[in-house]
Amino acid sequence: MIIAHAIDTLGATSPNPSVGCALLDGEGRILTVGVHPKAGQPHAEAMALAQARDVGVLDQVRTALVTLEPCNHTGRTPPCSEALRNSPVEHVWIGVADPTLQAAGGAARLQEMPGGCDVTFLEDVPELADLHRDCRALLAPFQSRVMRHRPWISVKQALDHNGSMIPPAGQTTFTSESSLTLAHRLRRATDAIITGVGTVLADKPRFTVRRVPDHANRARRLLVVCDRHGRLPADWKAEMEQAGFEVLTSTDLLAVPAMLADRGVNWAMVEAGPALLKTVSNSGLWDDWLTIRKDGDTDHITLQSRDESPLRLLRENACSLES
Ligand SMILES: NC(=O)C1=CN([C@@H]2O[C@H](COP(=O)(O)OP(=O)(O)OC[C@H]3O[C@@H](n4cnc5c(N)ncnc54)[C@H](OP(=O)(O)O)[C@@H]3O)[C@@H](O)[C@H]2O)C=CC1
Ligand SMILES: Nc1c(N[C@@H]2O[C@H](COP(=O)(O)O)[C@@H](O)[C@H]2O)[nH]c(=O)[nH]c1=O
Repeated sequence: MIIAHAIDTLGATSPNPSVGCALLDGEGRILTVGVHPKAGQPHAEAMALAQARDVGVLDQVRTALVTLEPCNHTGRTPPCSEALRNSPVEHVWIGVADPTLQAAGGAARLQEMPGGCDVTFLEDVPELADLHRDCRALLAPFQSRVMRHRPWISVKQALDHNGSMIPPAGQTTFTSESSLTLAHRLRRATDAIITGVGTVLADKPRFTVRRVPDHANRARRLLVVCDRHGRLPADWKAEMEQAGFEVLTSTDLLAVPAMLADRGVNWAMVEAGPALLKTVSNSGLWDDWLTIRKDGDTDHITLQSRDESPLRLLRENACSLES
């Protein structure tokens, strides 16, 4: 449940991570779940504590489960380690240690006496291995940007029954309704789309989130078009900007990840044709790769992943706003 809530915020929180916090009573019952909705707004722990206060259950809270180590610094909001220390929480379960120097140290601060809490990292609890894996997958986009200075990069590739990526004449897509919904869920969760000028010229794609509701509070979405010879049509670019995209062009795909990291992009997806995908594949410039192969009326979906994959989380958890 904590993961399902936090997944909904992927695509809205960058440059911050998506984080969830559940507060439980002494019997292990969930009282409230908070998420960090957007950079500059309260963190998940503060949201969960505020909810508990609002509904009058704060005095019953004993345990906090957080997907990421509570922050220990005053950034745009006060330290969450202090907020938890100043609450009735006695035990804090932590999904993943904070990978940033500036925010780390929350676990140590929580344990500090007097008035400290017990702290357990999920990696030390074999029975919670699945939850630990989900917390790592949830953090993977942020972790990628801060540790490698490049976003997590997901490729989505649709193939017809002959293995061709080219849609029938007059169409831009050919996969099933449920595969298209997954594709739009991925668009919703990512901060940027990388495409090739060949796709733009052939399809005039919209690249919008339509099959699931987009974030109401989304920052400007980035669209990078790989185009080495200035073939991007100016009228299409203007239409995309009108639709809320910031459109950038690049003559060097290999320079795109660092450029996106500079702009605070945690997670980018590639929606491009066979020419660009060949370079993406040859250069190893991807972290997970979703292949949707049409076979009659059904699609076979495979996911290749280098590490704990946030795309796996999206496949396994429908957006809670989906009808
Ligand atoms: N089934 C699916 O999942 C998808 C299918 N498609 C289909 O693919 C077709 C288009 O494919 P394609 O023509 O291959 O188009 P691409 O989207 O792969 O774009 C190709 C262009 O990308 C640019 N490019 C390639 N490598 C680099 C690089 N290293 N750095 C910078 N730019 C680079 C080149 O631009 P330049 O010419 O300037 O050198 C090239 O012409 C369409 O029919 C479309 O419908 C598209 C997306 C997804
Ligand atoms: N053909 C194909 C895809 N292709 C991608 O979707 C783009 C069209 O997006 P839009 O204009 O927003 O509907 C197209 O240009 C290409 O990038 N995607 C899929 O999920 N399944 C498919 O079968």
